[in-house]
Amino acid sequence: MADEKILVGVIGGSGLYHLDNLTFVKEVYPETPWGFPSSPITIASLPSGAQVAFLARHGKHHTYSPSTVPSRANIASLKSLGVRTIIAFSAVGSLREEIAPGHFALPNQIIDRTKGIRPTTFFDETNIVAHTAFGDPFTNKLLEWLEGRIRKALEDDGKGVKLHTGKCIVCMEGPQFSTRAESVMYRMWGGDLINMSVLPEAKLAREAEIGYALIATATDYDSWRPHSDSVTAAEVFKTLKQNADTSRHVAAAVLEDLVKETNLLEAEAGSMKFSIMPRTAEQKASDLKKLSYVLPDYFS
Ligand SMILES: CSC[C@H]1O[C@H](OP(=O)(O)O)[C@H](O)[C@@H]1O
Ligand SMILES: Nc1ncnc2[nH]cnc12
Repeated sequence: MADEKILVGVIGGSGLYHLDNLTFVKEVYPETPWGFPSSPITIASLPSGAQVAFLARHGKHHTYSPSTVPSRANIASLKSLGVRTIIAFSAVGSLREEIAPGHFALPNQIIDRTKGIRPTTFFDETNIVAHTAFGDPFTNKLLEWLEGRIRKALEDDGKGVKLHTGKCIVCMEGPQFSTRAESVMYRMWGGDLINMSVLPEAKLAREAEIGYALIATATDYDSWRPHSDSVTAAEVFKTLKQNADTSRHVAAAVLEDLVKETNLLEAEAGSMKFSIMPRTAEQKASDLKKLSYVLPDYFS
């Protein structure tokens, strides 16, 4: 069907550039008011026939660094397809001994260590102001729902991959990895995991009223362990392929149930209602048109 709504989106991170265990339907490449997404979006169908959208965060050939990922276009393009909930995958460093490379985690908090060089809001360059609630940066209902499903999927996979929940992820700017001093400091701050990608993605999903959860896949111990080498890209690459295979298995296992959870998919609907400051007479038709792309219920 040409304009069937796709309710669930999957964002793949480093190492996860396709979901080829699902059936390919077509590719779409929507131009948004914030430009084109990182790559064409693959529409794939599940065994039930329901369709999902897959987007490679860094592009299919990994051509966008974490600081240059066009996150606004990525989130806006998924919203334009009808996406109400995003499951995002990310390769992360572990800041805790018990989270070993190869383990998976569902973080519920974020510490922002990006450097203010990434556009973080759809409201920039408009004269409309919004202050979005972000105390709980992931969709808690979705995290609760995912926990049992992912545990079961990992068990069925039989590789002994462990799932950690309730963790705090530090999002650093990169592209260089942290120093040993920074890595130790993040542990003192309460960080459990570290990546370069969860922001502004999670903020923009919230602004677009899209549910969002991150499935963090650990690749390394970052640089806090005194008697181990500090993290290198080569270390990360060692676990990337196995983590990507497990991620595809987990995605296929949870998506079939998720597409049927109509209430859960709407968990963030209406969340921006009280975030937008009362309008002035200065609102411009061009701003309204731009914002209607991601928030059609408030701007038209
Ligand atoms: C390849 S190591 C650093 C790189 O990997 C992670 O990417 P993603 O979150 O998209 O899986 C991390 O955030 C960095 O961008
Ligand atoms: N140690 C690390 N720091 C930041 N991002 C990462 N992605 C994977 N490992 C990482």
